[in-house]
Amino acid sequence: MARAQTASYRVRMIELEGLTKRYGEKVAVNHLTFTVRPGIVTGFLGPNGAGKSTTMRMMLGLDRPTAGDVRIDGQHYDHLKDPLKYIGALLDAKAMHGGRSAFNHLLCLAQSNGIPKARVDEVLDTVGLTSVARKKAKGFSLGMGQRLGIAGALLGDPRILMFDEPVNGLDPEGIHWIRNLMKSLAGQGRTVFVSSHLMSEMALTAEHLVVIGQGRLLADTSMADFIAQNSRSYVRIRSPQRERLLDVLHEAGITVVESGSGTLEVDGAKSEQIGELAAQHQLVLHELSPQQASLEDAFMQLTAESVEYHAHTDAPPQQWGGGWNKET
Ligand SMILES: Nc1ncnc2c1ncn2[C@@H]1O[C@H](COP(=O)(O)OP(=O)(O)OP(=O)(O)O)[C@@H](O)[C@H]1O
Repeated sequence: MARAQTASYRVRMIELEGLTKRYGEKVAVNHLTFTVRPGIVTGFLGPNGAGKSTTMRMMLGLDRPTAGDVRIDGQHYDHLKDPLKYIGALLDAKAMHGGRSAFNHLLCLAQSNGIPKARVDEVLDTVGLTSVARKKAKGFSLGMGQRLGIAGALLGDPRILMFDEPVNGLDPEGIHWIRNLMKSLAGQGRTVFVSSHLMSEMALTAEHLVVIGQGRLLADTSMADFIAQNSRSYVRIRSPQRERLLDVLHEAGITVVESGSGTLEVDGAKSEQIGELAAQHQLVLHELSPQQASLEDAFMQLTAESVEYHAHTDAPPQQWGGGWNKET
């Protein structure tokens, strides 16, 4: 009984325990422990070379961990019968047999995983490739290849989905489509784990974030907490009665930073409080705006120390292209 309860509790989860991968001297993934939960989209972020793809490959049994463990639905990937029914993944959309048609590519996958043929037409329809189903995949654009990869991930109607850079090569309509697809898959109670370099896109899609740098776990937290903890939020104020407003704020014990062009910035007080104080003292405000940092700001702040490749941002334009460095 206890065993059955434990197993059902772990259904639809991806659990990493001390997951480590070394390539010679290089530690690509360093003792990662976290759990990806169902019902939400979890974003997987990290600078270039952080170890995201290596981690995802180990989740799918494509790379063997040097140490540690990863379990899908409480089991090792290798022990899953018909794995596409448990976990569907888009890793490298180009890694398919380009000589086959989209339909035949999916049919081969279906047949080797005990999935009915009718499902192939269903997923082709879902990803919008029905009209090119008989065309060879090698003639596909990057975006069409991504859609075919996503069709493969959906084929087994799995409870867990994993996408490595799914919006790569997609146009704005395609990006919008994949965003809604991921959200609706999570809304159905599935586990959705997705990596992306597009922070603005991730901010719109993911509710929870796992962030790694140089193979190590840097954050495992909700999107809102991640931004709040790794960035500054403040209220920006402009007033034609600036000096009087400064006095009022100081009297109320509110710390104010005077920024350029007459603007004031307040940390640690809400715009409502400032607005009410101004009203009580009949002060005119021309601006009262809460400033919330973006996911990109928070990500840059958190990962600044663990970025492996970076450009000289102060290099003049004529030196661009020669400014790439690898930190030692
Ligand atoms: N087969 C391999 N042999 C040696 N080193 C490898 C191998 N695969 C990955 N690495 C190294 O492991 C580190 C992590 O690589 P990985 O591709 O997992 O990072 P990533 O976060 O997916 O990067 P990106 O965002 O650039 O795709 C890198 O330093 C990479 O050079």
